[in-house]
Amino acid sequence: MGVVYFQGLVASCVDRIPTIRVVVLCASVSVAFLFIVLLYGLYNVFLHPLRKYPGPLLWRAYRVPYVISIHKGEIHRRMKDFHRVYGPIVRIAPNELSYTDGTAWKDIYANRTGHLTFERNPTWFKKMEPTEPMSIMGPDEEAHARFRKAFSNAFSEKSLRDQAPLIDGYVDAFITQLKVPVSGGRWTEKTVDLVRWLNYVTFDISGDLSFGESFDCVKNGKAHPWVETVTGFGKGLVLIASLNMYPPMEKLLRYVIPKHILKQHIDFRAMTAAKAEKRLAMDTDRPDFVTPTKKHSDQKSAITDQEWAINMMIIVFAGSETTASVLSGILRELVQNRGVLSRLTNEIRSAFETEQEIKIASTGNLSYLNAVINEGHRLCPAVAIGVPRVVPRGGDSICGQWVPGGTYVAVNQFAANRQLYNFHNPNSFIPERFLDSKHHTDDMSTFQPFGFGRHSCIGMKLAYAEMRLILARLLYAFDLSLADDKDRWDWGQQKTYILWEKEPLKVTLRRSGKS
Ligand code: HEM
Repeated sequence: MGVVYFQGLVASCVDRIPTIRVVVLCASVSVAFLFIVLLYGLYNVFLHPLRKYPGPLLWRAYRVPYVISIHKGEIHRRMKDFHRVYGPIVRIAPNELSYTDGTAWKDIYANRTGHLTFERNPTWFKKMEPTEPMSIMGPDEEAHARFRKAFSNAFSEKSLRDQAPLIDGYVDAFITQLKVPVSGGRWTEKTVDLVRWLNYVTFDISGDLSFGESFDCVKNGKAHPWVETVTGFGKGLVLIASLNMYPPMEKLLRYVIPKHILKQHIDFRAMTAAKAEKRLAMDTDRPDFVTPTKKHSDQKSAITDQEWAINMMIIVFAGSETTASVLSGILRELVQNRGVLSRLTNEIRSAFETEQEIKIASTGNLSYLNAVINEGHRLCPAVAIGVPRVVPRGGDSICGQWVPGGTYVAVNQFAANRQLYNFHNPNSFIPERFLDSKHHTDDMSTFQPFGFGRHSCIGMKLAYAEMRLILARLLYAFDLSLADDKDRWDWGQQKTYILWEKEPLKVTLRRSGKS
C-alpha cells in the first residue's frame, strides 16, 4: 500500500515537472529583476555623480515616486515640502535637481558667456510624431530663435498700443455680460463662477489676436469646443512626459492613449490648422499677432503653414490659460483678504471718474494694483512647477556647485515662492512686500513669474496689461464677496497638471455705486 502511494507521488511530481520548471524560472527571473532594481537604486543613492545632493531617499533612488506624484497632480506640494526640509537644492529623481535659489534662474535659463546652452528638456517638449513641425516652445534652439524673432514684433510696446482697443472692447463686453441681471429681473446681486468667466475673456482675446476671430465664449456664456479641448490637455501632456521618461515605453504611446483621445487630438489639430489658414488668407492689416509676424516672415524666414498652425495654437493657449489662472488666484486672494480688497478698490475707484476712462493705457501706474498682481503671481504662479532644462554635455556649475551633463534641472516657482528662507510669511497674501522692500528680507531674485533668459515669456507686457485692465474694471463695477464665506482655502491645495486644475471661484457681485 505504502509502495503504491510512493509510486503515485513520484509519478505526479514527474507529470508536474514542466509546471515546476516554469514556476522556478519565473521566480528566478523575478528575483533577478528585483535584485537589478535594488542594485540600480543602490547605485543611484551611493555611487551616482549626483549622490552628494540631498533629497528623499526613494526619490533619489528611482524616478517612480516623481511620476506617481505628477499623475496625482501634487508634485508642486511635494517639492515645496522637500525644499523646506532639504534646502534650496533638492535631488527629486536619480537624474534631476530642483532649485529654489534665485541664482539658479541666471545659471540655468540665461545665456552665460563661455558656457554652453541649457536646452529645454525633450522629455516634456518632445514631438508626438516625427512629422510634427517645430514650435516656439520646442527643444530645438535654432527653430526657437527663428520663431522668437518672427513673433517678437507682435509683442512689442507699439503692437500692444495698436492691439489695446480690441482688448479694451473684449473686457468691456465681459463686464457688460456680468452686469446682465439674473433671469431678466432687476439688478440686486448675482453669483458667478469667476474662474469660468476669466477663461472666457482671456481665450476670446487670444483667439481674436491669433485667428482673427473671437471664440465668442463671453457672448455665449460658455466655452467654445476649441477652448474646451485645449484646457483638458494638461493630463495628456503629463502622461506623454512620464512615458518619455522611460525611453522604450514611449513606443507604447500610441497604444496607451485611448482611441477617442487620439481622434480628439487629430480633430483638434485639423480645427486649428483651418483657423490659422483662414486668418492667413485674410487680406488685412488688423492689429493682431499675425500682421507683424507675417510681414517679418514674408521678408526674412518663411514660416510654413504647419508651423503657423502649431505656433498659433501654443500662443492662444499660453496667452489665455496662464493669464486666467493668475487672475483667478488673485481674485480668490482678494475675496479672502478683505483689507487688501478694500485698499485696492479705493485706489481704483479714486483714480477714475467713469468706467469708460479705464483702459489699458490708463491702468499702468496704479502702484497697489501692480503690487497685488505681483503678490498673486507669487502665491499662485501660473507655471507652478519648473520648466525643465538639461545640463549640457561636459557639465556646468549651478549655484556654485558642479552638475554633470545630462542632468535635468529647473527652478520650481511654487516651491521657491513659498519658502521662509526666500519670503517672510511666505503663505500669506501681502502685496505691500512689493511696494517697499526696505522693511523686510524677501529675496526678490527668486521671483520670476515669466521665466528668465531667451525663453522668457514673450507675452509678459500683454499679460500685465490684460490683468490690470480686467481687475480695474471688475473692482470699479462691482463689490465682490465670496458667495460662501466658508469656501476659503490656499491656492496650492489644487492639483497641477503642468497648469492648475482650477476649482470654481463662486463670487457674489453687487453693482457698485460707480457703475
Ligand atoms: C500671467 C500670464 C503669463 C505667465 C505667468 C506666463 C509665463 C510664462 C513662462 C514662465 C514662460 C517661460 C517658459 C520657459 O522658460 O520655457 C513663458 C513662455 C511663453 N509665453 Fe507666457 N506667460 C503668460 C502670458 C502669456 C501671454 C499673454 C502670451 C502670448 C499671448 C504668452 C506666450 C508665451 C510664449 C509664446 C512663450 C514661449 C517663449 C519662448 O520660448 O521664447 N504668455 N510664459
